[in-house]
Amino acid sequence: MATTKSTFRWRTPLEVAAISTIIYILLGTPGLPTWIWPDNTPVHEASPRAKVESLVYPDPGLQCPEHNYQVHIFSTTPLIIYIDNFLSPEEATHLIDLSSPNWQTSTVFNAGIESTNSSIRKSEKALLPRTPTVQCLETRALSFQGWPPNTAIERLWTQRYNVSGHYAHHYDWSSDSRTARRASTFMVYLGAECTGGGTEFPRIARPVGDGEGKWCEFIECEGGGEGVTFKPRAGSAVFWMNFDTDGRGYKETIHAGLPVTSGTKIGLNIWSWYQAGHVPG
Ligand SMILES: O=C(O)CCC(=O)C(=O)O
Ligand SMILES: [Fe+2]
Repeated sequence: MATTKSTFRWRTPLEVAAISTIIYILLGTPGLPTWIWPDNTPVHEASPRAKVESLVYPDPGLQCPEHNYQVHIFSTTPLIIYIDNFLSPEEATHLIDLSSPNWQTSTVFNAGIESTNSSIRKSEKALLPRTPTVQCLETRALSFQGWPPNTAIERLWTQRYNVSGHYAHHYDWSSDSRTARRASTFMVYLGAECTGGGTEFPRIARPVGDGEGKWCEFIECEGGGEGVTFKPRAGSAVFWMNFDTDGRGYKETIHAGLPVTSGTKIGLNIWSWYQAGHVPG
């Protein structure tokens, strides 16, 4: 009787483990936090695939109206800059109008899984369509940074906080990968008809000496809160670099959106994403 030789054979446990590991890595390590930090501080993360899809680069031929803002360097290491009049009132109104049909509950990522958790982040967010004004803001943000190479902008989101809305301490790093990371943040205030709602950096020292009084227009000088709290002022922005030149995340950039105690605060996130080898255009 003829027999057919079966090519099937059981794999050794070592082979099974190796194959499973490869499949797991190819699937993007589901179930594992994308990035684990030694001190377990929440990191504003998103799945790498979603991240790459959300990257944009403004049309270099775009004609944008001239706009002047005032730059105030708060710190050089890490670089933190307060930008007065980063947006005009008309631009802020346009962004708020664009947001109004799109507000949705803000989410956080934990172990790669997106969920709502109002004890960490209580607000609503809206993805902005890329109107010419929005693209001009993308352009302004890249131009402010000197058009860094291998750097694109993440699609812009606005964020609305009503009373008790807040965002607990976190890093914006998103990843500490040498090849892909959220290089910088602009926290822009579009609407600030509120009390509370400052952006607090508990590990940044308050100015001393001559600078002490000069900053009170932009930071809270009253009260004994931790570190430095930038005041929400409509049209202004706080800009900071999230990583040093070696690609190490600055621990000093941990920050929170403090609870709004009355009124409404509307913010805008502009994040610049470094992607090694990415040639924008
Ligand atoms: O609203 C704020 O002041 C901070 C918001 C923030 O940190 C964020 O959206 O990542
Ligand atoms: Fe943040």
